[in-house]
Amino acid sequence: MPLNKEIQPGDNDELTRERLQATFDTQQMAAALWGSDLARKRRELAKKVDKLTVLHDSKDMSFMTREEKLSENARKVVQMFAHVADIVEDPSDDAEMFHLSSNAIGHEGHPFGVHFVMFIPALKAQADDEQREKWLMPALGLQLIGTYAQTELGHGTNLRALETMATFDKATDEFVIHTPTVTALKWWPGSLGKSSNHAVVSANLIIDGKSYGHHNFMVQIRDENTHKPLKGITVGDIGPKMAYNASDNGFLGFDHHRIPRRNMLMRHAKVDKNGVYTKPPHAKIGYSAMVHVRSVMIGHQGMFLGSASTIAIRYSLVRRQGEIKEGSGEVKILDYQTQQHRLFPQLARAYVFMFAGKEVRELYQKVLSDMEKGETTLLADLHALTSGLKSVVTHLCVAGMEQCRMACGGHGYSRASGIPEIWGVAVGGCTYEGENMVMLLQLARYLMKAVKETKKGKSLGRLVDYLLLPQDRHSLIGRVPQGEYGPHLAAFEHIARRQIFKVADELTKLQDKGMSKEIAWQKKAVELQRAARLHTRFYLAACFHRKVQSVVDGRIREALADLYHLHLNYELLDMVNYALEDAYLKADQVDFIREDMYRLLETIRPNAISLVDAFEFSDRELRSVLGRRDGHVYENLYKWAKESELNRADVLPYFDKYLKPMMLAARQRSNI
Ligand SMILES: CCCCCCCCCCCC(=O)SCCNC(=O)CCNC(=O)[C@H](O)C(C)(C)COP(=O)(O)OP(=O)(O)OC[C@H]1O[C@@H](n2cnc3c(N)ncnc32)[C@H](O)[C@@H]1OP(=O)(O)O
Ligand SMILES: Cc1cc2nc3c(=O)[nH]c(=O)nc-3n(C[C@H](O)[C@H](O)[C@H](O)COP(=O)(O)OP(=O)(O)OC[C@H]3O[C@@H](n4cnc5c(N)ncnc54)[C@H](O)[C@@H]3O)c2cc1C
Repeated sequence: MPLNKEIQPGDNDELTRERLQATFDTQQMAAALWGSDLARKRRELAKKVDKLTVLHDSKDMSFMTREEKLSENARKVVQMFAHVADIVEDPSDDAEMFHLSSNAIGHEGHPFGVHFVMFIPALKAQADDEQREKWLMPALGLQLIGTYAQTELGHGTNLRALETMATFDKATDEFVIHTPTVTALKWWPGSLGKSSNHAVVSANLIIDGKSYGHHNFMVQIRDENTHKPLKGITVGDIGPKMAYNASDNGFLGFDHHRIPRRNMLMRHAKVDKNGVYTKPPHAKIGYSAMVHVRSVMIGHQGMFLGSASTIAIRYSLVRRQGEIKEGSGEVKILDYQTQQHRLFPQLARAYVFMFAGKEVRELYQKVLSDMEKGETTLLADLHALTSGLKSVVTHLCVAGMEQCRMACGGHGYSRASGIPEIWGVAVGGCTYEGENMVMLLQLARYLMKAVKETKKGKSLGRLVDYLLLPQDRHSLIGRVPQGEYGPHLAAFEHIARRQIFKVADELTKLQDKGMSKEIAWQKKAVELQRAARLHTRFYLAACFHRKVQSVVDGRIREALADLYHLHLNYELLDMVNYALEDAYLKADQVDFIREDMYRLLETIRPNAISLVDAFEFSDRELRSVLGRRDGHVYENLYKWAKESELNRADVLPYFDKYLKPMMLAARQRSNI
């Protein structure tokens, strides 16, 4: 019985031979990646979608206009919900629903893109019981389509500078929502441009001339039947983007638009009919929908990188180019060490990002249930963790996906590879839900507070306990790790701790010289974001370690450990300058790390296809000719190219209109 369960009759022989080399059972590895229950559900779900032709793409999205894409995905999303009860076991399970959406719709967006990911989480966390009854139930039942309208044309990061106003009118018991300037137009919200009829809108709460900062309000923006914008509302699409073009990100303006007082989300902050304001239990509780998405993004980004790795690794086992030994025939490009070095570290990252995604979701769920009871102690930890992970993971994902694209040579540049679209969607994650640099500085703020606590002999939280440990001066990394990678993980810890204390000391020195806290922060901002990155990379390595330790099956643990050890070596080399600066690592230790990394590339090579098969991404969700499970790449690339709209006729009108007259004229001139 082959251990790789992806083998099927009619597959490309190259891939079958590769799959037979697996040292582990791919379905068991899938269970380690997703959890056994979800892995099973994912397999069953993909089979059901395969049978339901109404959920299939009517043609390749690459050949569609934006309007066609929007219409096609609206059609499929409606069909998806119509059949949801037959396809998924638990429609309230985000992971199952995401898998369904990936299979049926893809990642380019659809009319409910923000509805489930932000609108509903905002209602769950911020609407009181009566408001939940009024909006959450209809939203879950798809009676309305919602979006989350926070960012404005002039401001996205600095939420305190948002200009949209919600002025309380005591006489009518209403808020007047108004866009005072062009820069106050809401700009970017997904599915706002053409699809949504409701929005959670962030606006400055003003009572009796006093501003209480921005709060969230439920605003109906379009008529539920005609879908026309309501009076006093201007709304539209912001135009094409790098990718994600089946999403109608939009603009929105209000001209003294009136909503009832009870449309302010009042689970935490409240305004009564006399205009008396009640503060929320935590100043940032209104930011919870953002924290939700940041927590979900980590695993999703891991899946994006996993998809790109799957495409590039499968293709690298089909593609032959050049000889290693003259006369012995062309080799599979994955046999080149440079190709392995390009791809396997991305695969390892995809694995650890998915593991980290699971951990962070568990913390999010805990914080959410605490918040229900008015308990907010862990909110700061969650904010710090998600801010760092969101930034580091998106950054490494897009860098890794670009390696995957380049590793596919020319065909990687074609949209047939599927990588450009996944990359374009993933790269948006560096910006949305908080621009990466800004979020790293949020984590840095937390780390600087942690240093202060450490100096008092206390820990700010579990995630920064390691700051209390003594610093080792020298690494114990040796020539042959022999399964003992403790010193490697200790090096991550050392590098993070040293940078965090170093920048904290530098800040203190500047302030001791009389510099203000804010200016000192600016002088050290680059070093601060470095500290945040290094802390997060240590967290990720430690998360990988926890995962490997938790696996019971020996074969799975061994294959995962190879990836983990590669990750340790590769990432350490990527940030080795920090360890050389203080002579924590010596030059010969760096060589040991390199040698071990090259050894691991060879160890992983025979398992490469099975490690990507274990993601169990279906062909339908990969939408990639290069990444096809059966490996039949070339004939399908040719078939795909023939679908190009440019091939609808041998001669297109522009030839007769422009090129032919020009050439004729040139010929006539040359005959004169
Ligand atoms: C799904 C995939 C598919 C994806 C499908 C695609 C869907 C795409 C959806 C994208 C949707 C969006 O982008 S929606 C829009 C997202 N927008 C953003 O993310 C905006 C980013 N900006 C922010 O979040 C904020 O402005 C900050 C955090 C940067 C700064 O806020 P601030 O209010 O000025 O606060 P600041 O002075 O810096 O900090 C004061 C104190 O508050 C704390 N603090 C700040 N935020 C939080 C928080 N959330 N929770 C706890 N605490 C917090 C700080 O640590 C600090 O603590 P102490 O140090 O005082 O203790
Ligand atoms: C695909 C996509 C989908 C989106 N969906 C939504 C949505 O559904 N709803 C919604 O409300 N918004 C949405 N947004 C908007 C998004 O949340 C913002 O674009 C994002 O928060 C960044 O804000 P900004 O555009 O103002 O960037 P800016 O803040 O203008 O960033 C520009 C540069 O300035 C730097 N910078 C800014 N402030 C600081 C600082 N304090 N310190 C150091 N550097 C700083 C940044 O690091 C960056 O380099 C979406 C955006 C995208 C790309």
